[in-house]
Amino acid sequence: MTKQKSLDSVKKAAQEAHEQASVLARALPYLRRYTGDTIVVKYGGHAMVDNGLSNAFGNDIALLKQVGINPIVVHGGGPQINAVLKRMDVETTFVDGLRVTNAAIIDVIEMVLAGTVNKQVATLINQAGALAVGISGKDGGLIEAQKLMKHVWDDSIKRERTIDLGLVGYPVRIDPRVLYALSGSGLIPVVAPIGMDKQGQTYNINADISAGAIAGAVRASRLFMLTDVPGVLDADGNLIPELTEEEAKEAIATGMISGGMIPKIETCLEAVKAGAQAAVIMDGRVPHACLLELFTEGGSGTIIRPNRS
Ligand SMILES: Nc1ncnc2c1ncn2[C@@H]1O[C@H](COP(=O)(O)OP(=O)(O)O)[C@@H](O)[C@H]1O
Ligand SMILES: CC(=O)N[C@@H](CCC(=O)OP(=O)(O)O)C(=O)O
Repeated sequence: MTKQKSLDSVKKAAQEAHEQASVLARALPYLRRYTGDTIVVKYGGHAMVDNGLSNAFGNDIALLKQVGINPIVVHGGGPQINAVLKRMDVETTFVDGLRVTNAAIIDVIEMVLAGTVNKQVATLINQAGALAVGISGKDGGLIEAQKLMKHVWDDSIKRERTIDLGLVGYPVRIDPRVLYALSGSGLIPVVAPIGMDKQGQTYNINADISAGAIAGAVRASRLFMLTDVPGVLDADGNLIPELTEEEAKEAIATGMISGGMIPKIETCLEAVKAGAQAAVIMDGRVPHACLLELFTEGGSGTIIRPNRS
């Protein structure tokens, strides 16, 4: 390594340490509010690959554990599955954001999510000095799933049609004991969104839906959805800092909220109904988004609560 190169890397490390220290200094007054709480963080496949911020993500999760909060990470991996299927020359299709999953590709999906991606995310956190353990929804009976039948509106016949998505499931029961066992032993659970039914059939489950069900079951104080927009935006593109259930439903009805944001918000509302205190949709492209949300007065993103406090 040349002298200049090593000086640059020292400067970079100093800059990173300075950033972390300044985030921490701002955080201190808020720490007590969340000590001992559980926070579920959904880390999407796009957030992992798009912005090169994965080290910051690992550092943030490790830091939360170090200050006495119990993070549970649920990750996606849609783009990573796409890349592997492409290399295998296998076409893949989606209906309303859900991947049609036939028996021929479920093994590949499980290998990518519960194998490669799960271990990558756990490694990011481990490299930041914490101890993460990668599991899938099959481990410890965490996610019991059932086959999902998708109902979509068909304009040509002017009525709803049921589409069979193959081995796509949804969580019918969460058994959080494995999460408590890990968290209680100082470890950080990292969950791949794969579930199983009572007969042992494996299902591919959308990561947002898995994170929402887990957040509700463990009565998380926050569910963080890291995505690629600053939060929920109004018709002029301004961030809406807070949404209640009623306001969210109205915004969906008027079309202000559309596309992938609809299932995300529906998942947040279900998590809040099931027992999570609040859900926050935030920008995973922003460094330290989770820390900013927890440890600053203004927070980041859009917070979704059952009622305005
Ligand atoms: N009102 C809105 N505010 C913000 N994003 C919205 C809104 N309505 C629709 N969207 C869309 O929702 C997308 C986020 O959903 P999605 O693409 O499924 O996220 P992810 O891949 O992170 O799960 C945004 O990129 C945006 O295109
Ligand atoms: C049923 C279904 O669509 N499952 C998703 C699971 C991964 C996921 O949700 O990943 P992201 O969060 O990165 O989109 C899939 O196969 O892509």
